[in-house]
Amino acid sequence: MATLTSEYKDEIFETVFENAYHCFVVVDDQGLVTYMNNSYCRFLELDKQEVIGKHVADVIENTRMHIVVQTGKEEIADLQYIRGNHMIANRIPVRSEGRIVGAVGTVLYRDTKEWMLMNSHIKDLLLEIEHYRNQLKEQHGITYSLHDIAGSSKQMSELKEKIKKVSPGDVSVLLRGESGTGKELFAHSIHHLSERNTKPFVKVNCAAIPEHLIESELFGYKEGAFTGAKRGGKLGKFQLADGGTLFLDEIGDMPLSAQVKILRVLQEGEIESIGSEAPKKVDVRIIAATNQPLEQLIKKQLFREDLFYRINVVQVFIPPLRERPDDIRIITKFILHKVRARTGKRVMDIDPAAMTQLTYYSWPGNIRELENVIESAVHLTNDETITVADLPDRMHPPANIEKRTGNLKEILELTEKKTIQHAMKESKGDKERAMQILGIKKSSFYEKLRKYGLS
Ligand SMILES: Nc1ncnc2c1ncn2[C@@H]1O[C@H](COP(=O)(O)OP(=O)(O)OP(=O)(O)O)[C@@H](O)[C@H]1O
Repeated sequence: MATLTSEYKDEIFETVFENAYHCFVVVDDQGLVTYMNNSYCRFLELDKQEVIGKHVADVIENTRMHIVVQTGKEEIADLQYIRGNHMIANRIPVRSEGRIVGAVGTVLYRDTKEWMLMNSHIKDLLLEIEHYRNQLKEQHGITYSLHDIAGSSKQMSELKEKIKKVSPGDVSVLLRGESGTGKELFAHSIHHLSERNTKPFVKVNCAAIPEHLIESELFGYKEGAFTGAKRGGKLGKFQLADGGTLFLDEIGDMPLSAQVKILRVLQEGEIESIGSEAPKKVDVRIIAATNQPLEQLIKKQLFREDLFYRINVVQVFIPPLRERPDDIRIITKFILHKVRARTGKRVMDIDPAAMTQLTYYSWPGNIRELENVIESAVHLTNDETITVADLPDRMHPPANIEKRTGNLKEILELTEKKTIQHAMKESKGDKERAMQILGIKKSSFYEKLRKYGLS
C-alpha cells in the first residue's frame, strides 16, 4: 500500500524544506554546498544556482558546517551571527556506512520580521549589559572578567571552576604560568567574582618599579617627607587598594629589600607612609603572579621563603597554550572577533590549513603571541579568510613534526628553539623586537635563550 510519504514524496519535501520558515543547507564531505532551500537563499539574498558547489564558508558568514563535517560532532543551538543578526543554528553530520558524507544545517527563525524584532530586543539588552559591565570595570580598575577568558579544554574548564571556588573570601592566590598565558586576566576575574568587586583593583608591576622608588610607590609619603616630595603627599598602592585587591604582578622579580617590606605589611596589616608618625591599618586582598620558578629562587636566596608561604595560600597554575591545543581554535575565533570589532576589517574566518598550522605551532609567547599573529594576519590578508600565506614564516611546521621524530617533549622543545631562532632572524638579531614578535617578557625570553644555548 502506498503511504502518504511515498506517494507525495516530492510535495512533502517541497513543503518541509523548500518553503519552510526555517533555513536549510546541506553540504558534502568537502564542505561544498549541495542544497540550500528558498528561505535561506532569500534571507542571504543569493541566487540558488549561484551557491551550489561553492564552499559553505564562502556563502554563509561564521558557518561551522565544514568543521562539523570534519569533527563529526553535532552542534545544537549555537548562536551564529549572520547579516547583522544573531541566529540559532543546528549542524548535524550525515553518516552513511559509518563514514561522514556531509552535514545538514538549519538556522532557526520563524518569521524574519518576528525574529528581527526579538533580535533587536536581544541586541539592546546585550548592549545594555555590555555598558554596565564596562562601567563597573572602569570604576574599579578591572578590564576583564571570567567572561573574557576563552577556552573550553578540560584544563581550562577545571581552571575556571577553581577560580570560581577561590574567588569569594580573602585567601591570597598565587597565579603561576608562562608569560602571556593570561595570569592578569585571571587576577581580574578573581577580583570580579569576589565580595570586593565594588572596591578598587590595583596592579603593581613589581619588575618595573626602580628599587629606590618601591617604598613610596607602595606605601606613599606625607607632604614634606623629603626634598622633591609632592604637595599634599602621595598615596601608595596599598592605600589605593584599601578594601579591594592588590595585584602583585611579576612578584618573582621584586628586589629582596622590597620583599621584606611587603611581608611586614602582610603580617601586620598596617602600613607606614614615608614621613608619617603613625602606622595605618589597611585591608587588602593579595593576588600575586609570576612566571619565575620561585622555589629555585628561594634556594638561591633571591626570594624570601616566609613571603612565599604568605602569598602561596592557594596556587593556580595556568598551562601553556601548547599543552591545551583544544583551546587554540576557540581562542583564535575569539581574538578574530575582537580584532574585527576594533579594526572594522571584514575578516570573517580562518581556513582549515591555516588553523592546522596554528594548532601545530608551539606558542612560546602563548596567547599574547596568538593575538599578535591574528592581528597581523587580519592586516595582511586581502580576503575575508585568513590563509597560511597570511601567517608569519616562523609558523611553518618544522620537519620534526611532520616526521614525528622524538617524544612530544622533544618535539615541543625543538619547535620552541626553532621558533625563537626564526624570531631572531626576523628581527635581524634585535632582541627587543624578537621579544615583541614572540609576545614574551624579558625574563622568560632570556631564560629560553639560556635553555637552548642561543644567548
Ligand atoms: N583565555 C584567554 N582568552 C582570551 N584572551 C586571553 C586569554 N588568555 C590571555 N588572553 C590575552 O592574552 C594577553 C596576555 O594575557 P595576560 O597579560 O593576562 O598574560 P600574563 O600571563 O599576565 O603575561 P605576563 O606574565 O607576560 O605578564 C592579553 O591581551 C589577554 O587579554
